[in-house]
Amino acid sequence: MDILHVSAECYPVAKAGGLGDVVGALPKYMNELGHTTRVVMPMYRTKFLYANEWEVVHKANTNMGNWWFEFTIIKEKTNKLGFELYLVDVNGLLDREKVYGYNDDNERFTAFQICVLDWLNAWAKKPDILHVHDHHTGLIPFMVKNCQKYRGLASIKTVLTIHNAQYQGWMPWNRSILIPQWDMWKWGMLDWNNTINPLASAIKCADKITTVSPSYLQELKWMSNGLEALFEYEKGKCVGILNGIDAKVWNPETDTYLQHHFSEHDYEAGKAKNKMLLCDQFSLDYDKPLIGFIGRLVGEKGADLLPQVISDSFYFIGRRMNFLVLGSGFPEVEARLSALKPLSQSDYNVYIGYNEGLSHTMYAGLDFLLMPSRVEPCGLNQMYSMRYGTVPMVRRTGGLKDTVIDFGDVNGYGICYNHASVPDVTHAVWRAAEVYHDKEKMKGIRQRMMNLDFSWESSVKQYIQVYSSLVM
Ligand SMILES: Nc1ncnc2c1ncn2[C@@H]1O[C@H](COP(=O)(O)OP(=O)(O)O[C@H]2O[C@H](CO)[C@@H](O)[C@H](O)[C@H]2O)[C@@H](O)[C@H]1O
Repeated sequence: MDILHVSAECYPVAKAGGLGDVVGALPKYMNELGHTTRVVMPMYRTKFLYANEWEVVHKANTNMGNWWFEFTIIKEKTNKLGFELYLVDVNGLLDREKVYGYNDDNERFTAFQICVLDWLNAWAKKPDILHVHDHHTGLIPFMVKNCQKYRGLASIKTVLTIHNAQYQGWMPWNRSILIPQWDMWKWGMLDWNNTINPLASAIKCADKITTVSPSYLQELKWMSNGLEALFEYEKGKCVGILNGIDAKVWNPETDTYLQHHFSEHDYEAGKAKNKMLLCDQFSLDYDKPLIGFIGRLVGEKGADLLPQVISDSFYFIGRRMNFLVLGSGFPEVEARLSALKPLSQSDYNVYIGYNEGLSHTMYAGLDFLLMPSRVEPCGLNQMYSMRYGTVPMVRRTGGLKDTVIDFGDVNGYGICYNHASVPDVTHAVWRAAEVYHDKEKMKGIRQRMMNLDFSWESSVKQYIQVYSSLVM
């Protein structure tokens, strides 16, 4: 089968979160099964762009509303990522340093989608499947079915994967002129609550929808930022497929970001050395359990709970553990976490920002990884941490519920709690501090976790089944 993934992110080209990890891995594993999988994404000004060689494969003019512009499609010459990678260059609009966070993001991603479809119009061989990811590419299923200039693409089947339904790409109706001429009576396929809603539109128009875990699919029917009724209505074409992790990138034996490697057979010394590195760099106490958080500092991840959880843990449990936080997000949460720093007694530190290398060292060197998420469509961090022998402390929600079993249950290996609340998370911290000193128990937990299989192989087969149900 011939599949084209259209995405705003793809690791290692550009990554802001888990979407990048998934789009960087899934196509590679699909190709290993004999399919032809390509990725197209915007051309941002990233390190990867400057470090690799590119060839121009298409150049044309197009328009978005009454703005005419030139775009170029470039292809990475060597297919070094395990798939053909194409970037869309629109001068001044897409070629920025960050993936998101600009006032004109709606225009940027609409232009990106128009360029992709214009380019496909010109291709001799069309893909069997257009696989779009999240709201940034959510107008594509509508456009291939309803825009006059894309009539030739209407028979291509579309699949939407929802990594995060919180963000939907809302646009006021006066922006409808940005979409190439379309059949006006189909306006209902763009609309949700009197705005253009690209995610809702993709849910209505895509031939199949996948969510990144089975539990998240169920949760969306009662908690999806306003789309609950739509998920209930469209449930017949939805499937929950748990993400895998790229076991070639996330392998503690070969991880290029790690100074000290280890395996599931021999992890104690390796993990200890990585912990020592973190303790030296962040002035922490090696003898205490090291509990970390890695991620976007936003409400979905429960990051706003961290300052109070850390203070309460020290107050009620005692200064028996270290905390290390890596992340960026809401300025208020960043400020509160930074304000705790001067109160540290060599047991707390925070790194505000994005740092891929540090995240790998943390997965390897932490004893526990805290994930008090309010919403977690799948969550990759808990799977990375388990592969690296770090015990996940997760709220039972979405993909966290599907991947972590509490160590108190049969064959369990994590610490689980029901509520994203300060008392529940603080109680989990207490359990971590207690179990840490039970060396035999910790050993059993680590061995069980590190031998779990979260590789992409089985998930990829489920995606192929979804495609096959559409094209065969
Ligand atoms: N400051 C920082 N420095 C370095 N690395 C950082 C970082 N902040 C985050 N990361 C990294 O970004 C990734 C985040 O993965 P998540 O699964 O938590 O993603 P996210 O919520 O963005 O994605 C959404 O999509 C993914 C993929 O489908 C779902 O798993 C998830 O539940 C859903 O919310 C991990 O690789 C993590 O290490």
